[in-house]
Amino acid sequence: MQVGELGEFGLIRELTSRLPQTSAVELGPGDDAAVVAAPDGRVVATTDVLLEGRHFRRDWSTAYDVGRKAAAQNLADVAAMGAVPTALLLGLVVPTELPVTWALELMDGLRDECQVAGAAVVGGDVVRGDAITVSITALGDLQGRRAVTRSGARPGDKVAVTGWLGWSAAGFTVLSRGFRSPRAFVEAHRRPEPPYHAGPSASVLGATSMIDVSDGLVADLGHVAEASGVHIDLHAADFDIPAQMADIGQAVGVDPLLWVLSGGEDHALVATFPADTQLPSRWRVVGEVTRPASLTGTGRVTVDGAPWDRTGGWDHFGAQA
Ligand SMILES: Nc1ncnc2c1ncn2[C@@H]1O[C@H](COP(=O)(O)OP(=O)(O)O)[C@@H](O)[C@H]1O
Ligand SMILES: Cc1ncc(C[n+]2csc(CCOP(=O)(O)OP(=O)(O)O)c2C)c(N)n1
Ligand SMILES: [Mg+2]
Ligand SMILES: [Mg+2]
Ligand SMILES: [Mg+2]
Repeated sequence: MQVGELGEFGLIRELTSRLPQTSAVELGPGDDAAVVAAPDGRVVATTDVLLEGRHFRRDWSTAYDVGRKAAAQNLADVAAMGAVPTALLLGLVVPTELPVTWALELMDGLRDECQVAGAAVVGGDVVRGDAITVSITALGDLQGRRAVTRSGARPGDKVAVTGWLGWSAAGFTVLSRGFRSPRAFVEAHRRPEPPYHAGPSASVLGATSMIDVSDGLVADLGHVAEASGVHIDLHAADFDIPAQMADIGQAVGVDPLLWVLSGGEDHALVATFPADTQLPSRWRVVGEVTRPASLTGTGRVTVDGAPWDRTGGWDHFGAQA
């Protein structure tokens, strides 16, 4: 059956019937708005849009994968503020001939990724349109802590990452060249696994700044450097290139360091911490905040002291997009 045959309200009924009742949400889908608890009186709010052809392809990813990824991308932004994700809303644009099963599996993916992060789908909207568009809004709870922003990095801080780096980009390269394996990379591209719990825990550890890696590590740290008014230097040798990644890099003629430093969509978390912070082993120190940016220039990121000029990460209006 196609979504057009089911109709707007039939589709909404089917979509929402897939969601569990959760006690964390006072009022879920079905009314003019949901009611979500905000115990400390503040709400972290973020939104990201995924468009068919630009963020995902139906011949590369199942609807379930797209749901997992759409949720992950947004929930990672909540975690990157040091907050615990609480709720997610889905704005869904679909063509009338879309099979109903595609929409339902998308919802299953959203629901399951929310469950991983401790959040719930609490509402959304359905609109008919030409290209599938998945517009997500995610909310989170700072649990009384301050938000960890992009602007708090200070000279002398160490830079540390947790989560996968370069796996999604390697998968994207493989898929772009018409292959479906190695599985580990293709799966990483289809379904990123952001380290949600590390976000709030970085905040507790005293992180001075944090961001999730959506566009590429150097590009995203560039936002931190700019917002904080600092220079950041990364040490290439501190990035562990797994043998499997080195092998596939060799096979497709790409230096895997490019995937690690410029590849986005793994949604790893990168944070800065005061130099004397004792970090749990899940955090890998990969560089440091070297000095304040000059008063006139903007912040910048170097690798082993040199500018990283080998493709700059994902830009929706850049040459690669
Ligand atoms: N169309 C927009 N209107 C208002 N704010 C926007 C818009 N697009 C992006 N922003 C804001 O700019 C900042 C950077 O956006 P973006 O690069 O998409 O962040 P992220 O990679 O974390 O999703 C975010 O705070 C976002 O809310
Ligand atoms: C079909 C397809 N083409 C290209 C890409 C690569 N790609 C698309 S968006 C993106 C960056 C992350 O998405 P964005 O919308 O910039 O999210 P944000 O940075 O706002 O979190 C990348 C690497 C992809 N995932 N799928
Ligand atoms: Mg965004
Ligand atoms: Mg982000
Ligand atoms: Mg981006």
